[in-house]
Amino acid sequence: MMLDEDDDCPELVPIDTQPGPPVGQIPVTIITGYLGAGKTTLLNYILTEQHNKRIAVILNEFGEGSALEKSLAVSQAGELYEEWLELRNGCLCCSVKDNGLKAIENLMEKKGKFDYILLETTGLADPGAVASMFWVDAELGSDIYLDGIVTVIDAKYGLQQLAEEKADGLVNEAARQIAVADLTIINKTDLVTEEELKEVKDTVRVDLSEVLDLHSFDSKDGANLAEKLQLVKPTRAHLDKSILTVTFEIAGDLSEDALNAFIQDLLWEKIFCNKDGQPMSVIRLKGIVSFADKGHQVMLQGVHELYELNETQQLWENPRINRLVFIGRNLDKDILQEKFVSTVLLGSEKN
Ligand SMILES: Nc1nc2c(ncn2[C@@H]2O[C@H](COP(=O)(O)OP(=O)(O)OP(=O)(O)O)[C@@H](O)[C@H]2O)c(=O)[nH]1
Ligand SMILES: [Zn+2]
Repeated sequence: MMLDEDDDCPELVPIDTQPGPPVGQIPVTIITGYLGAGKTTLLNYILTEQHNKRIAVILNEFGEGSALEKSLAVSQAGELYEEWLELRNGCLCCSVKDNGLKAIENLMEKKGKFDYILLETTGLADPGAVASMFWVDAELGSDIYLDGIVTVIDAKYGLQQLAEEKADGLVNEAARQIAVADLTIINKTDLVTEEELKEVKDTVRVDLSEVLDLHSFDSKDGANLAEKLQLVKPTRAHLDKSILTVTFEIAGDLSEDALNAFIQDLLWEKIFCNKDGQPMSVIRLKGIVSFADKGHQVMLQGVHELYELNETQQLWENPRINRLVFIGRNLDKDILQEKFVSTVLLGSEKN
């Protein structure tokens, strides 16, 4: 992981102009970035480094993935997650304004105050909309203030995501996430050459300075933040509805070879089609899977055509239930699940 510190915004700073955080207020850091960029990895890193603070983590996962994401993150960070608050009500940008802050405040009433809140947005979120909620509420005397927006950029796929054309009226989420960032982190530098990395850096800088001209709003005081958010406020729909989430749960053990073949057919060969004959295209893949010869749960992680299977620390309890999440275009749950059950699942436990 590599910090790419923009010249004028070298670090996360409270938006308040007074030195130090506002007394009695709890900072929120929004962690954003496209699907699979490495947000949860960063979160786990922060939590692992951080030992004596009560940190609340809020996940806003796209679709039904949050339970899985939560278990993935917990298994990695162990005891460090003090509290969880899941906002399952669809898109955080749309739902948090009404119930998000209230939910946080209710949680604090019950559990006492947190020292810090980390909020991971979905890979398809417009963080500006999420951030503006905290800004608005600050005026209303909330306990919570926005400390900063951190955007994680995938060094390998970031450019591709930025270049993607969107249908009419849709914003490019990846560009918006970079535009509102106080700090951008270029991640997965191990997967690219120095040249490719330079291209990513240059593009990200261009995005900041030319496309949205955010340098005119560099000052960190609240008013300018408001202007900045105003500037990037979405005028129309902000979620790309062509991206679908499919999840399923299936009990039993899997064949490791067959699972690899299934994933490679899906991610590399792209041989699966939906009912309209359009090829399924997976951007993000996650799962917890069971192999007969392994007592521990195995985690599946995929981003575009890269994937990995890693044994976790988590021991299985019976029944072993495989959980899979697919995010992408032209996905069809019935077809994926049928294919999975008929080719990957072992023995008689098919359901
Ligand atoms: N090679 C490499 N892989 C990384 C790095 N950081 C994260 N990954 C991998 O990228 C995948 C996605 O990481 P996550 O942290 O789950 O990404 P995310 O942004 O939280 O994903 P979503 O919440 O699904 O959008 C995982 O397989 C990680 O192991 C890195 O620096 N290098
Ligand atoms: Zn995540």
